Amino acid sequence: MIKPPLPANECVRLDMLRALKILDTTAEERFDRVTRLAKRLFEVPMSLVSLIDADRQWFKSNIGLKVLETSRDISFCGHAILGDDVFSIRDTELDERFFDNPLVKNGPKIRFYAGCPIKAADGSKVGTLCILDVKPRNFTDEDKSLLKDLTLMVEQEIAAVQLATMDSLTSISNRRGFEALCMHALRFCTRQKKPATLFFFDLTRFKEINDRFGHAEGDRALVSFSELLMLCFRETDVIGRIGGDEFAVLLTSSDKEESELVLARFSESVAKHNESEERGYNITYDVGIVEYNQSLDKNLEEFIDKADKLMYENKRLKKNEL
Ligand SMILES: Nc1nc2c(ncn2[C@@H]2O[C@H](COP(=O)(O)OP(=O)(O)OP(=O)(O)O)[C@@H](O)[C@H]2O)c(=O)[nH]1
Repeated sequence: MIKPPLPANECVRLDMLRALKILDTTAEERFDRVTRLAKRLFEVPMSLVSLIDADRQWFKSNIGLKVLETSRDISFCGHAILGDDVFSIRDTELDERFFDNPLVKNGPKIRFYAGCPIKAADGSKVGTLCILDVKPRNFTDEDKSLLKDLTLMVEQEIAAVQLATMDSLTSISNRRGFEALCMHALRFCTRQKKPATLFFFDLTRFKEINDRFGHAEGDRALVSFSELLMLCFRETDVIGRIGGDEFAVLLTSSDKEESELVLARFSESVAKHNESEERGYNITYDVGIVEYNQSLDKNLEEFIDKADKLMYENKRLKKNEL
């Protein structure tokens, strides 16, 4: 068996895949529709939307295969993302890269594979739409074109979600994306009986930055703030731009005490940023912190609103002190 080598742009590719925030999400009809279609059109028992993560391939849509993921080392799709065209193996038993692959030797005993790379907006190949069979088969040029067309449908679905849930200025989730990810994360915390804490940030006197230094500089401050959030919080925390100069972070598996330590670290990073940048103004913020209470916080909007109100109260107290 030959393990798939890493593509030259592996780091960028992984960043892009993670930015899509699609890994480990629930199955969705819009992707299952495409795999169902592929299965029917090609008359194969298995079809997948497979995403190639650092060490595994994870199936966003899975028709006919019993597992949710496999290691990347034994994946066919890891090979398929190396090229631009459809990658197909007529008979795996006759191919030196795959004849002794556990997916060939043991269940599901794959004999035929065809996978078309799925490209994200920047061209990174994040995974494949693939079809599999338990008997060898020929894959014609016409078949290739059809698989490419179906892959385009998957790419369009991925792009549509990104547009609808991503803030175009900062490239982090917008309110809609944030809420969708929060629901997912809170369900996980409830199931695992883990705490979760919400931070609601609002930049202080942000309007002044716009007024004194121009809108472009205001934009730059918003981007810097989002970058600082991304840097200080964990990859598993949910980060979003909720409105103009409002940001929110949901910390999963952290109670209020731990969260305050994270906030102290964040505050240091912002102070360092202000010192090093010397842009004629400082980025400052007010924040409201609320711990999730699964019996009280039934409604996500109200939970976010609670943190917003607390932030506003802190802002008011600070203003009164001045
Ligand atoms: N540059 C820029 N400004 C924006 C954007 N979206 C909203 N704003 C501005 O952000 C400002 C938000 O101001 P507020 O939060 O109301 O007030 P503030 O000046 O931050 O004052 P306090 O919140 O009371 O500390 C408004 O002037 C908006 O015009 C954006 O995408 N880019």
